[in-house]
Amino acid sequence: MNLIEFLIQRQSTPAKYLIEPAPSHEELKQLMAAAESAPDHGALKPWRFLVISGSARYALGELFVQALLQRAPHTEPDLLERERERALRAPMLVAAIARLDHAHQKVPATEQFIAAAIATHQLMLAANHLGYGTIWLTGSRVYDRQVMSRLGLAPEEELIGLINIGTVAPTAPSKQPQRRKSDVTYWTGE
Ligand SMILES: Cc1cc2nc3c(=O)[nH]c(=O)nc-3n(C[C@H](O)[C@H](O)[C@H](O)COP(=O)(O)O)c2cc1C
Repeated sequence: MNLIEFLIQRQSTPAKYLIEPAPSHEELKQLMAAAESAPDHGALKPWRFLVISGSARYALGELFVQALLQRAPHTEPDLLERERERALRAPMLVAAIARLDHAHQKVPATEQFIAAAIATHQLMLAANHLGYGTIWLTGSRVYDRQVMSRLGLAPEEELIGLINIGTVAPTAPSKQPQRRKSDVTYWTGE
């Protein structure tokens, strides 16, 4: 498959269809190298990644539960269990973190944010190329400052996604999603 076909056929895999094995240490290094070549105004590298796998996911699930209880103290037990389970579906979660310099003289924070998002997607594409399934997930737990703090993020850092990665289960649906066309027109200068 050539690169254009690979990009056109790219699709996310729902986290419940991501199973062991996750990328190896060597493969992770390749994913990080792929992220590093993202276009990056000012070469600020305004991103970093935090890998959560194995038993650390149980601690993450507990963190999700505690954060949800802070946000909504009367949450029903079944919803709390569902929240915990979000950390356990895929064998590996890569927390994508934007490190924004809001006072930068030349590069606006928005551009830094965009660079971080591109780097994250390059990591995902590299994982897909190695044969792994991925999905970018967020939700209120990702935007929760308590979760960010417990994951070790500094105040100027933002969690922009939890990239779920794993081997695609044989039961995963393989149907190509219907895509909406990009809106492209030509400006003629008139
Ligand atoms: C920044 C960002 C955040 C996302 N957050 C979620 C999410 O929390 N839940 C979800 O179901 N999909 C989320 N998505 C969408 C999925 O990652 C995925 O793109 C979507 O299910 C469509 O599948 P596709 O990538 O195969 O087109 C997010 C995508 C992006 C780029």
